[in-house]
Amino acid sequence: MTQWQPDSWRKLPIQQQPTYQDQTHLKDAEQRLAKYPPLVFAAEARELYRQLGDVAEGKGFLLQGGDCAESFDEFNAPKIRDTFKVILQMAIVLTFAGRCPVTKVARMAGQYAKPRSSDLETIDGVSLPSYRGDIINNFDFTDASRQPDPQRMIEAYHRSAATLNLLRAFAQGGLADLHQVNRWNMAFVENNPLKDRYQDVAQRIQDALSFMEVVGINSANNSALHETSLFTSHEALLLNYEQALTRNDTLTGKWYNCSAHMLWIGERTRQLDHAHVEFFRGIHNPVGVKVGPGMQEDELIRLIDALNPHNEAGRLTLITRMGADNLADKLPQLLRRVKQEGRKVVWSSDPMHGNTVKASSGYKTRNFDAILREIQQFFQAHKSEGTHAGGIHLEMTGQHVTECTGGAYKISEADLAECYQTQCDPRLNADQVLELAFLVADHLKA
Ligand SMILES: O=C[C@H](O)[C@H](O)COP(=O)(O)O
Ligand SMILES: C=C(OP(=O)(O)O)C(=O)O
Repeated sequence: MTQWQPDSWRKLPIQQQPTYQDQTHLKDAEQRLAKYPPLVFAAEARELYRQLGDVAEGKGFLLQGGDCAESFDEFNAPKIRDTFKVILQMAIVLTFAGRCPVTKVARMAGQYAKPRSSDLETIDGVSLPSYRGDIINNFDFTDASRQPDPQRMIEAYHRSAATLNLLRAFAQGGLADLHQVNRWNMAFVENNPLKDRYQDVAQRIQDALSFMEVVGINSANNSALHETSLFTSHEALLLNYEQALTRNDTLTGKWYNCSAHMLWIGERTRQLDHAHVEFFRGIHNPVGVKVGPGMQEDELIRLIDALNPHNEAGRLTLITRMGADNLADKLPQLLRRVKQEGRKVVWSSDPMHGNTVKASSGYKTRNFDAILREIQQFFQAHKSEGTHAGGIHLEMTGQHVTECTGGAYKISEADLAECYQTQCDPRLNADQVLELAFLVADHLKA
């Protein structure tokens, strides 16, 4: 194996990258980014590593979620706030039910690059380069918009910085107060058609908080009740950007990708001898890798060893995205083998990417029941194999969009057009995602 450098990935084959026409402009953008301040501090990434180490050992749960693709146009405070709120609402339910700490990781402040099934998109006989996320090109279906533009990396950096700034302010500045968070949950339950099913948990959380108040533990004297920590993550797909944000930590002398606390490799770019695995093996952040239904046991062990050669708990999260119809058939053998080989990983379930279908109207969608079924099977497989179902990874938003069908409000295929806003894949809306949290809570309790 050659010596790792932040740019050693450049010598290897790479998938899912844009072709920039203007190489001078690209170099210039990379050089500018490399001089900008890091977005996160390496010590924060180490704290997440530590927390994920606990999750790998069965002493915690990982909740990871946010937009499929963040959007430059939809970049505003209410949107950031609403996603922040639902992540916290979910976390309080899961913490209470599972009686274990929940580590919260947002798909935010950098989730701007998308792998695509096809290089071209064709509409009415016209073919243009596919939209690959706002860090690369523009969603509008015109030739000019779809050309990759390196300046977008600079814009993504600034938007990520502003998003992160607001998330930190919310987390430390009072919006994370547990009393407030559960009041939001009570309101959600009150208005939900399945109220009776969820009321009990929300009421019991309320009672626990009231009891603490009576015995003198309150937001004024206990920071745990009114502050939280929320980490950031994204798919590190565009390596030109990721390399520019990779810095040598002065405290430890190790390399960290300071574009986010946690980064993951997608299902389409996890080839062992390709650029993404090479880049990831040298950074010291906690990292994830998507695991689809085609993953073979031996291949998985080799991938684990490439990404986590010292077998450290917390370094590697395997994010399975099998599809509800495949999971029971594919996952148990992987769990068994990884356990047999003594590899320390966090197992997390992405129930979104294996369950995408096209509605007759042409919209890409996912059905709530299929999503729930994949999560249920994920828990079941771990129970049977004696391993820890360590987390969930969701494409979701705090907005009231209509992109996934089903849920208590019974969104139908005909409803999709009402508020379909995603730039790429369909997300669970605020109600659906909370409903899912209450249902997952039942499994955690068990
Ligand atoms: O989010 C994941 C991928 O980018 C997405 O599923 C690809 O979608 P496509 O099949 O429409 O390209
Ligand atoms: C592209 C994604 O997923 P996958 O790599 O699993 O398809 C994603 O999570 O945005």
